[in-house]
Amino acid sequence: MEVIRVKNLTRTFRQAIKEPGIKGAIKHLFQGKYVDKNAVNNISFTINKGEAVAYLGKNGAGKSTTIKMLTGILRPTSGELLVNGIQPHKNRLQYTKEIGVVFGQRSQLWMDIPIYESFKLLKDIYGISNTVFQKKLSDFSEMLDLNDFIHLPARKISLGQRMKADLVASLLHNPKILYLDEPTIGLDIESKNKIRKFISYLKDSYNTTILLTTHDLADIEQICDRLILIDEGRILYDGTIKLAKEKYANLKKLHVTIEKDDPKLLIGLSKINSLTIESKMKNKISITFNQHEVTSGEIITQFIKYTQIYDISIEEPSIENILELMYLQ
Ligand SMILES: Nc1ncnc2c1ncn2[C@@H]1O[C@H](COP(=O)(O)OP(=O)(O)OP(=O)(O)O)[C@@H](O)[C@H]1O
Repeated sequence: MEVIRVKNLTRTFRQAIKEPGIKGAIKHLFQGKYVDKNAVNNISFTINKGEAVAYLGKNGAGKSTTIKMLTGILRPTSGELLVNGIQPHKNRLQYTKEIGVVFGQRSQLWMDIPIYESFKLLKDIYGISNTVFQKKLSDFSEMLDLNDFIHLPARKISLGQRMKADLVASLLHNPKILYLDEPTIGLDIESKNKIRKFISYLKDSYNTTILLTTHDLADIEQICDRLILIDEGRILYDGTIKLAKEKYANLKKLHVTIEKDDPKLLIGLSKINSLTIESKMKNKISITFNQHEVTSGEIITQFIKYTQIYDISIEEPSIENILELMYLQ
């Protein structure tokens, strides 16, 4: 079932063109020049209930602008935007009941009151019943170690705890859709893993629809099934991570430890199509090859003609490699 529909969505910002220095700033005051910049440029996609989608792009690609339009903070310049049948910027009161939002760089908690009191305020704002409120807290408590910090004010807790508290705050009213803008930014490995596990749990147990922006690519593999890649406001790729790997990740790496070095082996390997010897140190050889042109089996056969193999490992292309290739296309 479709929950988010974006069609030919565009958001333009008017940006000042200033010459450098104080002189330029003064000149701009009297004869200001402006240019229209399409931060989001005619994009279209749909997202179904329960999908977890990574919305990726370089700095300035247009991710936050899209999220701000989806959450109703920004009005689109043109195009259509419907979430659960609602136009976010037009029906904001009704819409906020449907969604949860976490901006990694900003908190929705009250800084000077205990986290628990912030939760209670949100309970009143959203009109959440006692039963639902208590159930949510007990559901999330263990996974997010809530008891460690729930009675402390937000300004006294760590960044990781703050992110956990913000996640809970965004979920108390049981939203069907969760927007996460860099939910693991600045966190240590342990906190990142806890947050990733928790988001996956929401997807699996509550069937929450998730749209996530991140620069930490490990978030994607652990949480998302699909990725949308944007660049300069336009969509470069929209599809599953699996398909992206099949389509873009042709190069695999093979690390082999052999019994003895044999010049004939290197000559044999160099004759294999698409194979490059990346490094060779004593009895360790690393090579890359195009998996559509040659199989790892064929390469291994070449090795065992000349020597014994002690150890072998195959490195799959990382999401980073894939994104780099997508930008080049
Ligand atoms: N309020 C604004 N006024 C003018 N230009 C803006 C405004 N907000 C964003 N932009 C411009 O729109 C473009 C897209 O910005 P956006 O913040 O959406 O990028 P992003 O993909 O979220 O980047 P990042 O990863 O750095 O957060 C940038 O060129 C930015 O300068």
